[in-house]
Amino acid sequence: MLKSIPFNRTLAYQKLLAHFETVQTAQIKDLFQEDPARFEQFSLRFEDILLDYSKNRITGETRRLLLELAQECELSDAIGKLFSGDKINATEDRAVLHVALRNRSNTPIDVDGEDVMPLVNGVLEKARVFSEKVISGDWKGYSGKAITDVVNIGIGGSDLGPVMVTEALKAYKNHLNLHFVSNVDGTHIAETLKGLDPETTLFLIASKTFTTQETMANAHSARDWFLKSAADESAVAKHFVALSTNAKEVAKFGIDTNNMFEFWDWVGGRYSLWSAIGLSIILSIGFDNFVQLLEGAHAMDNHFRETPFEQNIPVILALVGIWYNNFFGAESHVILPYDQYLHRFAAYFQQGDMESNGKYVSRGGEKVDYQTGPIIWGEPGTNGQHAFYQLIHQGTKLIPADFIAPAISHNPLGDHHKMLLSNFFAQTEALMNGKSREEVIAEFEAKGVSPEVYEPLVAFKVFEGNRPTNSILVKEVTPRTLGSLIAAYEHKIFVQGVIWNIYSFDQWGVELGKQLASKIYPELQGSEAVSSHDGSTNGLINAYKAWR
Ligand SMILES: O=P(O)(O)OC[C@H]1O[C@@H](O)[C@@H](O)[C@@H](O)[C@@H]1O
Repeated sequence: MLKSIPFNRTLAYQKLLAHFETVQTAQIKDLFQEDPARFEQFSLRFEDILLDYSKNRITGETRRLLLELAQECELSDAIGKLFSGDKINATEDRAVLHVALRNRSNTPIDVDGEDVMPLVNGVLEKARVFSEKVISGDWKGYSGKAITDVVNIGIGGSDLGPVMVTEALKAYKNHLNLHFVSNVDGTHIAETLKGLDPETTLFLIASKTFTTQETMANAHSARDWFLKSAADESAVAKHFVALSTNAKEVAKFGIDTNNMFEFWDWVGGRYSLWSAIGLSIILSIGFDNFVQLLEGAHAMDNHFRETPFEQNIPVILALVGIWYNNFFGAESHVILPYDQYLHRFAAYFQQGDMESNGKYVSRGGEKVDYQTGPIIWGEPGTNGQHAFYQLIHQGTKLIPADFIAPAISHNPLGDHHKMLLSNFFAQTEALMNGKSREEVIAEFEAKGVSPEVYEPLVAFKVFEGNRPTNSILVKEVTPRTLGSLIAAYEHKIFVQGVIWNIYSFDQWGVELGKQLASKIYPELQGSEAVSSHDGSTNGLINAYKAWR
């Protein structure tokens, strides 16, 4: 269990509040003038990853105090508990061991006195054998044909990770066509099944609980579609596998438990891509590449565990985030990958971060009186530049940003990558430096525009600058580097949760909507008007009934 340590009652927090008064107006560009070694002072390297956090509104003193905050919130103790299988997910009485899934050094990790590593390795081996058969074509469908298409049916953590990683590593993809169905909207499964051949399609039913409404509805529809051509229930065994913790429900659905790839309650849904939930990734890029992904994550786990906080990438990312969230009042954090393959990275960490740290109750069970998790959003660059960057540059809100880019492209087409990276470098520079009144006027004058014409326009063309950014430059998006990057963000979220004194690994906030939907569902059956809800909800339901 983690101790409850009220974040804003700590001594370090009080010191940071006082320190904030002295630095809140500091200009990042001036900090570079004052310290020619600022880049070296405020950047970190880990393997093929460079984190530059020098373009932030922080000084050496800010960092020192933030590190003090981490100490006072007993971060070292929390990290020790995470890795040793302590039940730090207290409200569900569970350990949090996604790190065991990628524990490539195989050191024993005990849960309730049992080493989980043999279980982890057993499922990995089963996935290796299965995936090799499917990829090679040895695994045959009911009519003797090899599999061509794989449909992963899952939602939330049983969808977002596999989608993000298979997209991010598309350059490593084999001949299998991957499809992902998540939404209970019938359109999603219907559109996916169009054009698929039941004889050559494999369905992965991915659900930790195997009770999630959306996934079960889509899985049943997929089976109905399949049985229309297979005509024999025994064919299901060749075309449906389950990725789950719940053997009982898997059997009830009609999937042979031999076709089940197991994981365990100590794997959180949003941290499950490393588990059997990653089977779609394995099928897409092959087992060896998946192992590379695990190796990369494991290397980052070791870095997180062993590196002094001052040089610790997840810890630094977390502390800088806290600085904006709790002292500058920033409400959101934007993730901007300059890599088309990473186009679902921000969406993935919307769940990772917001489901983990979107909590207002402290570990002590009280309502907190400070801000916790930020709103996470983002789109790939350069697309975002032509959409929402206006607000980041000239809006009234402070939006800390992570810019991510690979130095080497998998598709070195003409000058595309240089153009992409020139935008990546230019944006963080522009956000920091802005453009002064004098610079705007000088530009007008250079073009021979007269003061009567330019004067009314100057204010609109000025950029205040001083907008903070982190830059994460990686050598190339490889399975190993991606594994490290994902693990770094996971641990950043963990560190923030520890310091904000909340439980990052439960998700009670998703339950209420589910409960009410299951109450409303039967009310939608008949044609009679409903009156059991508030006026708005009754009005909406009755309008729906009149229209359908
Ligand atoms: O994997 P299953 O059990 O279907 O859950 C899918 C998703 O459900 C949601 O309600 C959340 O709880 C997520 O954390 C979870 O990833």
